[in-house]
Amino acid sequence: MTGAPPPGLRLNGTLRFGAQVLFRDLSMTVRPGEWTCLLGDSGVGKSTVLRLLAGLETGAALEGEAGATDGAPLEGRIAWMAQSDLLAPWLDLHENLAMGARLRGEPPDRDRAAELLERVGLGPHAHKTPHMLSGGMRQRAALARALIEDRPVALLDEPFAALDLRTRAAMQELAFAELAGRTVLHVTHDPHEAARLGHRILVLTRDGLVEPALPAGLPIRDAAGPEVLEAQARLTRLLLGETRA
Ligand SMILES: Nc1ncnc2c1ncn2[C@@H]1O[C@H](COP(=O)(O)OP(=O)(O)OP(=O)(O)O)[C@@H](O)[C@H]1O
Repeated sequence: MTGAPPPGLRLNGTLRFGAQVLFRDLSMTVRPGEWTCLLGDSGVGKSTVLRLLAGLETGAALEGEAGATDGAPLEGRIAWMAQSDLLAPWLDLHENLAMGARLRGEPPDRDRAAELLERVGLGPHAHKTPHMLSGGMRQRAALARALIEDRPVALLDEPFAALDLRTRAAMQELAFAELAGRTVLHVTHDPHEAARLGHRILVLTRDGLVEPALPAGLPIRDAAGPEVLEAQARLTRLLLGETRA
């Protein structure tokens, strides 16, 4: 990453879909250069938060503000990975990774695309189109496409959800290394993943944000270590509504 330090993120306010209030007086900050995991029940509004921060259409009305803490627009500073892979079905993986540069009128970095496809385990599949791949392979291609953008902010919506346990651990390690020093907001349903990756863990509830205690040690933490497994258990109880943060 070159240039200015990554910005933090903030989202303050009340969000409505028509007459329905999705959240009221939410106050959320994401610290610059950290990996923040966002957990919460399905439908509570996690993807909407990411879309608001990315400046994407949500169909909702925000009475408040969403953006970077340095006050500058986030446009052009975000790598975005949606829940669905959003790969272009008519392009092979290599061309899918080149697409961002092409849309900006820049020459694609073919060596970097090849390197990233190799690192996500798709080197031998670089010239296949998405329909020839499994869901987990497409998700890894989407991760490579987010990483090639080389942006100071990454918004990741369940980026590892389709992966088996071993591949998931490896992709967590790859993404954590590639995005080191950047501002990452990562939506996940997996308490183990949050315990492993988070410099900070936030839980979005109908009543606002909860910030549970972190496991000991700095991320990325040992996937099978006691700190992660204990934090996974605590977070699981919290998400089941059995405890408070
Ligand atoms: N355009 C829209 N119009 C009305 N309601 C919407 C719209 N988009 C989303 N919602 C509602 O807003 C709520 C939050 O949706 P969102 O996708 O942000 O949830 P989520 O926490 O990311 O869920 P999941 O974990 O299932 O992905 C849901 O109840 C959804 O039905």
